[in-house]
Amino acid sequence: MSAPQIVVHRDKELMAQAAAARLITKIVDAQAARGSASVVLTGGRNGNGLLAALATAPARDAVDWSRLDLWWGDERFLPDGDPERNVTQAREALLDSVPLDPARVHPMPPASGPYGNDADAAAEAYAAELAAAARPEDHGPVPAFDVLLLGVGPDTHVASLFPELPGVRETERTVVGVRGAPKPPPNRVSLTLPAIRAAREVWLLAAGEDKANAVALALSGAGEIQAPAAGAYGRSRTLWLLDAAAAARLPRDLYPPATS
Ligand SMILES: O=C1O[C@H](COP(=O)(O)O)[C@@H](O)[C@H](O)[C@H]1O
Repeated sequence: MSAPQIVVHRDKELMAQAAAARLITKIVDAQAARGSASVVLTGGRNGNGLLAALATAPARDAVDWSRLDLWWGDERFLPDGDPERNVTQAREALLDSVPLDPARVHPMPPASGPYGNDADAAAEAYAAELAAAARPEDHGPVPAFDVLLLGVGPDTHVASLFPELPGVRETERTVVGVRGAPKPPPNRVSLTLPAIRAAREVWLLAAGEDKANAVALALSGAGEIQAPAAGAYGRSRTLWLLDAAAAARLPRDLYPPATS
């Protein structure tokens, strides 16, 4: 478990640009060290904001896009191509404009696919895909992702792990089907906290005043069942990337001044 580090930027645009620059460096370093890189994407405003910033970042061509594995932390369990699916939004923001290897892009199954409307079966299939990609040196049932991105909901949810729902209590499975999510759509598929914690680095993104209570709660010692974001950390680094509005209710001694 790595203790959270907090970086506060002036506003959400700067936060997205800085996170995109940081992600480019991380991917380039991982590709240099291990030949390829793996990133877990998140949906939501801040996840898509980061991807859009990456699409226009001057250094984006430093990445070898053909040697990048992309996974998802969660998905809204909707038909393929639905505009509300996280993968649809990621394709629009970035993925359609970079030369990825399609075999290395791993979206979660859609509700129109082989599992029909069965989110549990879709979750099981995604867990099997992750297990097949894990190497012995990963020491577990999912790859040791280089970076796992998470948006933070105003209720402290991360991926599709919502406070008090069964998904956040899962300790064995790596992927679960979610029913009755308080944020639409109710049916979802999500990595669990044990799968999230397999990542080398976990980056949590939050911008806007509607996130201020959630950020303060998660970083003030709340339990992960009540505040799932509190249970999201990486093996070697846990980074909270915030804008000033989202950091507004954090104790001032937790982070240095927002100068950039
Ligand atoms: O529905 C979802 O919401 C969360 C948070 O989204 P935001 O717009 O409040 O930042 C997101 O992280 C998750 O991937 C998505 O499915």
